[in-house]
Amino acid sequence: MAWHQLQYQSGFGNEFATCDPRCPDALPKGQNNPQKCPYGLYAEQLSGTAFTAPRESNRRTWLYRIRPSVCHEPFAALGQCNDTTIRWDDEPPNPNQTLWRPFEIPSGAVDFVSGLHTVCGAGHPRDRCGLAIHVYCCTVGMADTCMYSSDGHFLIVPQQGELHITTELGRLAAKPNEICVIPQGVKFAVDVSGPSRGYVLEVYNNHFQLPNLGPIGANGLANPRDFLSPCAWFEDRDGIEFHVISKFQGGWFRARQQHSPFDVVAWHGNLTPYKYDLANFMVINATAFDHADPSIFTVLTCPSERPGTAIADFVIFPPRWAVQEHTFRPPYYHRNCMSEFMGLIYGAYEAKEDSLRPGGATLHSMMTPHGPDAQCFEAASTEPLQPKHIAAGTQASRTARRSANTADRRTALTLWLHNYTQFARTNT
Ligand SMILES: O=C(O)Cc1cc(O)ccc1O
Ligand SMILES: [Fe+2]
Repeated sequence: MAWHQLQYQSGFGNEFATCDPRCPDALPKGQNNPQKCPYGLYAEQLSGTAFTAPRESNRRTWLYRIRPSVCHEPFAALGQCNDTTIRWDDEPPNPNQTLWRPFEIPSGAVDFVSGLHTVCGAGHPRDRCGLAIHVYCCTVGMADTCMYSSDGHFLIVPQQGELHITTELGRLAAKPNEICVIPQGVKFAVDVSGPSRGYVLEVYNNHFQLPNLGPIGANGLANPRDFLSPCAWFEDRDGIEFHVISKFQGGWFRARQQHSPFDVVAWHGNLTPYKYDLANFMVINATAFDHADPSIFTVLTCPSERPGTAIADFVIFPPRWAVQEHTFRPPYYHRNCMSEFMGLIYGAYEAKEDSLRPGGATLHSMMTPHGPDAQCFEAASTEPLQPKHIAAGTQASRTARRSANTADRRTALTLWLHNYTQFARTNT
């Protein structure tokens, strides 16, 4: 089936059950480990939480596959196969505001793994605590190669180019303005059809969750049914040389095997990759006065043990109307105990119209003062306060010159708030 016709299963964290229609009834009935599985498949559990994690947070999936995952040659270190790191102490701390110009997409053949490049991060996968922010810049697909991260969950934000992602649990297409999450351990291969770029947030502690809604009520922000998981899909390819790449404690390792790992014919469970279209975000915001904190735009959060304090929040600045009266509407000047990393998908960001570019990034580390640039401050302090549509590319002073297009549901900006002392690579 063509990538644009893929079918998905809807719902965040649901218990799904799916079977490739080419092998009906491949999913065992009434039990997980029959003495003999249908079609002679192998049963394999993928655990995403401790066996004993509370029921409401327990995540696992049962895979029914042509060959068990253990059939591979030993892993060997790959050396420096890309520009990722977890050695945060290699650069001296820098409390300054940091801005990266758009990360350059190479002209030669570079795939998703070799095009990964760490921008900042903190903590260590060994402690199961911390995060890393990477950028990917790639031009070609991963031919007969897949990867998985033993370290954390990958939240992938395409900025340029649609990604065709084959996973053990099926296939997902993710274009700019969509995001996808690949859980720790799930093997995946990324195919692209041209120069492609985006951001990756890798979290070591915990699964991503939907934020609690409190007084907002039972609906709003990112609605659970808009999260889409793949349907089972397999290929039966044997006698080939396939490479499985593992990111393990920040290092990269490779094992050969003679078959495709995308041989899962059926699966059931609640540990799955998923995607989400940011255009579906139901925006809640201030409608009388004052500027609401940007946490109101949280799509997903990775909670820490401390109530209300995330390891990382994934936040967007969605298209919306600004209607507040007697209010300075752009972001206020502030200092924050959380660090703020931003990527720009489309258009411009009102607080930094002339410096932050799509495919670039900013980092405002904990307690580093920041806020709107002088031009934004001047305009927003004096402009008549009409209702104004804020969309990617129609912001701030540009609004007057462009007509507001409310049908444009592209999200300009992503913000990752994280509760860490972090390191930023300014030499990249
Ligand atoms: O710094 C930024 O641009 C992000 C941000 C936006 C906002 O509306 C309020 C606080 C904040 O940190
Ligand atoms: Fe900020």
